[in-house]
Amino acid sequence: MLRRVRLLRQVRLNSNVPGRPNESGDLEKIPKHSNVSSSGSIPPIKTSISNMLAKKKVEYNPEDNKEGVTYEFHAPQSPLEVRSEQIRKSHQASKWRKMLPSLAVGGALIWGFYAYNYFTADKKEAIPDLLLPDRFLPYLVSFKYQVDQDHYLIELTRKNRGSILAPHQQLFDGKRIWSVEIKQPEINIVRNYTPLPLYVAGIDPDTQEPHLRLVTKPEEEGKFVLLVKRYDSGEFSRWLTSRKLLDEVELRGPVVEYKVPYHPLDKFPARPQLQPLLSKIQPDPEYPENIPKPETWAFYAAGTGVLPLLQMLYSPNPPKGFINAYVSLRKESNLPSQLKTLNYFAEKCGRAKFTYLISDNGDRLEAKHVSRPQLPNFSGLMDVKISEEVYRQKLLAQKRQEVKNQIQGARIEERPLQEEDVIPKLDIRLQPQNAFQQFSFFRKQPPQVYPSFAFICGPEGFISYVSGRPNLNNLEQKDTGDLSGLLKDKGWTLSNIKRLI
Ligand SMILES: Cc1cc2nc3c(=O)[nH]c(=O)nc-3n(C[C@H](O)[C@H](O)[C@H](O)COP(=O)(O)OP(=O)(O)OC[C@H]3O[C@@H](n4cnc5c(N)ncnc54)[C@H](O)[C@@H]3O)c2cc1C
Repeated sequence: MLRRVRLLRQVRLNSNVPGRPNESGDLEKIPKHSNVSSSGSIPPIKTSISNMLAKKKVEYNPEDNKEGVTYEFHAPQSPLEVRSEQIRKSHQASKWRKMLPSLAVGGALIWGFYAYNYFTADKKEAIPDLLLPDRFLPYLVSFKYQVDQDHYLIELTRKNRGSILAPHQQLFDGKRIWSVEIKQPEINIVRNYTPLPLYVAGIDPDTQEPHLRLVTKPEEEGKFVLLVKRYDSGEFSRWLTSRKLLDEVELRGPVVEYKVPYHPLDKFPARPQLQPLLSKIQPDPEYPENIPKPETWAFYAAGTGVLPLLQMLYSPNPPKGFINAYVSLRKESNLPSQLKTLNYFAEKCGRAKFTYLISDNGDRLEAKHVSRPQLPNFSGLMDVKISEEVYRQKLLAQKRQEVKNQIQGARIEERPLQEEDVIPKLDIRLQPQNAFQQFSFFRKQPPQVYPSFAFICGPEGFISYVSGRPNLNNLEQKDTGDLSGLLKDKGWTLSNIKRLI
């Protein structure tokens, strides 16, 4: 129908039939200056122009498509949709570019935080070492206990120990005697103190006395205990003993005072460390008989001078030999009872013998306490050879005795039954469960040998009385002071003593 009307109009336009201008709305839009002839007839309009004129000049909007016209292809988008699509695409494309400012701000903040920490943090706290010989490191007073009138137990803990602890660091080793230097920052002086491999595991609620435990595991390192004597006229000891809980002190070390010389037994398993319970101390390993025996030492100490000996005895890898210790104290109370208990354990395992000489009771170290020296069991390779030869001779003698017994066997069988024949023999597989059993039932007696080396440690007056005045006034810091006193009288020489000052 619509097509027919259009065709008709087209026919009329193409023929020169004058049409009525008001009949069609389109024709009304012909401009006034159009070429209208004076006769009033309208000149014919080209088809293309009339088509253009006939076209509705309204923008197409799919929303207006109420008739539900469908398209073979997607319907064209509305301008609004086109714009929002453009915006969406531009958003997608610049996602990372959009995040860039936030990332830059975040990065700058993190950098700022680390830079601030780096420049403001105490560099010493970042050092992962427990001790350094050439640099003071911070420690905290983690416990303080007054033992008697002028003695204090002070536990020191490496600052930030939890975060810096390196498990491979082992400060304590019975093969050396060492001390730490503590700094008094106000007057800039240092003093040496002898750390003990102990830490405070708890506190008695009634007496406030600490329960001391031995440092036996790597994770317990970074803590140790000092026993400090306070001198009324001593600037440093007064300062140190007046430190409060969590006060910071600066330490340097370890300062090695003495290193135990090599012994062939060093190649064999270490002697087990002491334990807080006697029954827990492991028995000594069995050392081969053809190796020179470990050394026996004498230790003459006064006051806190006993601490180097205790450090060695309580450490892992304690000396394998036997130590005869003479400890001069002003009062019984000068040495905390828990240290005496550990010393008792060492005695019960056959590692040491302690003789306490209390001056308030009238005791004093005398010539009768000092034995004469003997040659060391090991002083060089020749000793190993001699020891092997001695062992060979011993085995030979045992064999000879066995053969002799076999020859005389008949006569032995005839003898009446003895008591030891009736008592059943111990199962040879029966091994001691701890060092105490090993020493009490298998060895019984400490070695009845003279010491081959002597240590002297204490105040100057004491050292002079026992062994003469030390002299370290030389480049090598070698003690060249003449030997005198009790040791000289018993035949000791400078080569087999060590004065710890
Ligand atoms: C290697 C080493 C390890 C040491 N370990 C310890 C330790 O573990 N515990 C400890 O308390 N001390 C220890 N000392 C001693 C310590 O270093 C100080 O010398 C002591 O604390 C006194 O220092 P001060 O500044 O308080 O006294 P100072 O001002 O040096 O002396 C004050 C007065 O005390 C007297 N005096 C100083 N030292 C002694 C002494 N040892 N015996 C007797 N009288 C003395 C002096 O003659 C003086 O009259 C050790 C010393 C050395 C060298």
